[in-house]
Amino acid sequence: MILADENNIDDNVDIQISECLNPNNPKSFFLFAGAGSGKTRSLVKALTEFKKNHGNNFILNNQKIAIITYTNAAADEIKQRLKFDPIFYVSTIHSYAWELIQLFTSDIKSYVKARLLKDIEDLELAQSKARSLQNKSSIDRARKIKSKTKRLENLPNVTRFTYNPNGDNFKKDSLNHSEVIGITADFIANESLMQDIVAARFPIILVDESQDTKKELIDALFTLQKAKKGVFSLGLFGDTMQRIYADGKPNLGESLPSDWVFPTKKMNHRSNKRIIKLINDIRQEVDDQKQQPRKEKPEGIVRLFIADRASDKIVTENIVAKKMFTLTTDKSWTEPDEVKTLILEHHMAAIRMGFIGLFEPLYKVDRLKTSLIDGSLSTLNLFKNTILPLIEAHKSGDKFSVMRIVKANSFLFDKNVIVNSQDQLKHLSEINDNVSKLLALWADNSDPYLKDILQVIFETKLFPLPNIFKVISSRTKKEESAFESSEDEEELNDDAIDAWDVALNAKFSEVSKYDEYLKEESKFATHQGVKGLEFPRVVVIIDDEEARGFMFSYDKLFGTKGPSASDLKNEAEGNDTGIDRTRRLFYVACSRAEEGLAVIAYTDNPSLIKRNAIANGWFNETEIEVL
Ligand SMILES: Nc1ncnc2c1ncn2[C@@H]1O[C@H](COP(=O)(O)OP(=O)(O)OP(=O)(O)O)[C@@H](O)[C@H]1O
Repeated sequence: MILADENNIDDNVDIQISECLNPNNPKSFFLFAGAGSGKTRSLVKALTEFKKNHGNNFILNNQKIAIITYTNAAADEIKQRLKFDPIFYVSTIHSYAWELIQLFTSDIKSYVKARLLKDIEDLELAQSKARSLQNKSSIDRARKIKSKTKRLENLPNVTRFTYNPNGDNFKKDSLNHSEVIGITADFIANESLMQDIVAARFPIILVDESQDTKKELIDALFTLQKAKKGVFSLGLFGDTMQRIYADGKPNLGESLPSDWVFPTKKMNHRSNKRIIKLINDIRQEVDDQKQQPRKEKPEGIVRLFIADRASDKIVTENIVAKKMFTLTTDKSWTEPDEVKTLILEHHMAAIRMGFIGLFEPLYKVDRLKTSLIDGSLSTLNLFKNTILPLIEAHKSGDKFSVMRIVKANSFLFDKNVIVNSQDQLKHLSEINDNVSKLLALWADNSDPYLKDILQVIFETKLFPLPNIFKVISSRTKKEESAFESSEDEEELNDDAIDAWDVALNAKFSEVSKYDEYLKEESKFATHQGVKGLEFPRVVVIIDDEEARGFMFSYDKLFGTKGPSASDLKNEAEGNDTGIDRTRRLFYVACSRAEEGLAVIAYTDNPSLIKRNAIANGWFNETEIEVL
């Protein structure tokens, strides 16, 4: 029989938090606890309790509790768990920051103006010292000076700033992400009026994943808390061991005032016993937090598979799935939808899922990255949001939907175009011919190239083309000048044209695979992207070479590569090193597993990885297999 209290030793934490959230005697708190300890659950529980006790007063006073999450997905999850109650304002940090500042146009203007003047001054100083004005950095600098000056000149014309927290902000009157965070932090930290407004509207602010929340904003919230102690409470949830982004505040929680409450948790409710032992062992170099499993949890399984760097990844990963099935007798290990495979970088999923031809060239362009990853890249929308559903409808023989999609997206169906056409019947029959021409590209199960699809659309004018595609399709001077006068900065970027020139050589099937990846229907996710989530079966892929990143190095963590000079310098100065960062990322990735975990390490030195994994105490010999 399971003793109820063995699993519930942390329940007092929920009571402590509820006591802090008392509007008559607000206290601030810092709940830092390991993976799977139920922080999110405690957050929801405390808020539900709050609603019961103080909800009506909050409604009467038009006040809300702000809950800041790291991702939109986490915000949606918490909103749902709080039953969409309007006294809770649940959002990401960017949306919340924008909510606070968006009406302060003239203050934002002054801030942006001061920043632009300073940036231009710095750039001009650097330019005056440049040895040549013809090298790449000088040319880039000149371009930056020009664009910042243009923005400065345009500032007086801005009547209201715009900002999209979930995308790229290219318009003349837009603010970018770091500006919105910087402005909000500055206003909260330095403007007493802003402090009054925030504390009156949101007497409680709770921050989930606070170890990764932008440090300037966390610092501003600390200032606010100090200034408004008697009427405001700040609650931080998080885990220092799960800090994986560079902009989080290091050593968060150290030297906080003594009137803060510091609840702690010992349990891990998520994972089976062996997985908890592994994450405790990974953690032990950093702090002495050791979690304990729930009593009823089975042992579970962890395995380290070591494969040669040059081996075929897809074949290797299939072999591992079969081996895990044999070891556990759990058939789900061989079913793609039942296993979450964690890769380091999105392109590793693109390779495995077969959309690298489309993805890679676009991902190389810095300013396209965010929108490519979140699916909002406007140029790609033509293929993803119009052609993809069109072809899916066509393939399933749904003629009605085909015409509906064409009607909804084509200018040719515009009322004025039809009314103004000399012969309306002829016009409609031409549209039909054009649609047939497009669909013919998929005849006999063909998989056309994106550039061929584009060409048909360009010739038939079936769908409006983003300027960048007009340029590529026509390549005439006339079109290029139309393009140059475009206001859309994404499209003003030459790099983007070059990238699309390459990406258009991909086949259309890549668009549907990319779409599948975006919809999270895929079995892949990144080590970073799964923060806060959990899955029964997890495969963690480790391959620095394929990841091509510089922030993390599993080779260093596993000791097959020595620390760099800057690692040694950082270590000597007590700063974060690449190894520290990677250890934390490894902790996040491994701690997502509930029942079983397979780590696959691709390496040039299998025996050294094996030796070090045993020496670290992470895996024992019987849990490691060199493939
Ligand atoms: N007191 C509890 N009793 C039973 N199950 C719990 C309890 N607390 C949490 N859980 C379960 O444990 C899992 C992990 O909880 P939760 O996601 O809240 O942890 P977390 O601390 O936010 O994790 P992480 O830091 O890894 O994101 C969830 O499935 C949750 O339902």
